[in-house]
Amino acid sequence: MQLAFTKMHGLGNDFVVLDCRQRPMPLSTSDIRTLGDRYTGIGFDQLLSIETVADGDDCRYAYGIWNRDGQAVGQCGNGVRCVAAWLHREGLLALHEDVRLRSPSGPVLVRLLDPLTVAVDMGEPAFEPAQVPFDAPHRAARYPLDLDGAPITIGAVSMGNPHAVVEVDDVRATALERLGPQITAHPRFAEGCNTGFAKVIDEAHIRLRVHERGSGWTQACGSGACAAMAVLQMQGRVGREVEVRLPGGPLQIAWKGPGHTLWMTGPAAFVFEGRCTLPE
Ligand SMILES: N[C@@H](CCC[C@H](N)C(=O)O)C(=O)O
Repeated sequence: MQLAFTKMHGLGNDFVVLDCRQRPMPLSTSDIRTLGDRYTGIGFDQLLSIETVADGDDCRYAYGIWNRDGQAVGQCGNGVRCVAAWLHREGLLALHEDVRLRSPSGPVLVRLLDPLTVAVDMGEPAFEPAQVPFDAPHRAARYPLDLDGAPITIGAVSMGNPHAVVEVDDVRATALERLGPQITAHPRFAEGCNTGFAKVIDEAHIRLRVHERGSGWTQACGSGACAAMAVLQMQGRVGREVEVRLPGGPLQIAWKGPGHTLWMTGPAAFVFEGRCTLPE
């Protein structure tokens, strides 16, 4: 099978983008794993498909998201900025136009500030444990989580995908290398989660590292940045406008609190156009 693709990234969170407007996404779970391998494939954190929507849909296009391990997921903050930049390059989305795109977890609104800078309305963070999903008797700002007998404190939220947020003193601490995968696969998160380790610098700045479900440690996680800001704001630790500093660079996140949607602004980048052949 011949496959044309665009390699893109958002702050180093990298993607293979497939134009699936004329045909359904052609790759199986095993194809995605093969292509996602950084040594023997193309290499990516997530695969993104750009798709048409049904007549009457109020979204202009739809996109699909798969982690490197082949699992289909609900949201990707860095990915949606790349989808918007790709649509603009194809002449399908104008600058400064508010356009809805259908993500697997529902519509998001995008606005290109310039060809490679995108503001996204990521919707309202969902804190009810059942929405995450996270096993807890009732909603709380902080939950104790048992890790092999050593309790830690987390926040839990859905941004269309599940997130745990842990406040730490040092996002580079070596202990996190072990904790990240353990929390991501913790049985209280029925679908796994993306685990963000956040250092509050001051009320307008956070440092963040994310261990992503299905992709491991990434240079940046857009939905993770939104999740960290939302959880820390609910805990009274940050204000309404926060710069989230990830290993790959900063994202601007704005949220007026419950009852409001959350906005993320950041860059998208094109890397190269490619073509590959997959064994039949
Ligand atoms: N890198 C993404 C998140 C991708 C999906 C995530 N790994 C999941 O399993 O939910 C982002 O920028 O948000």
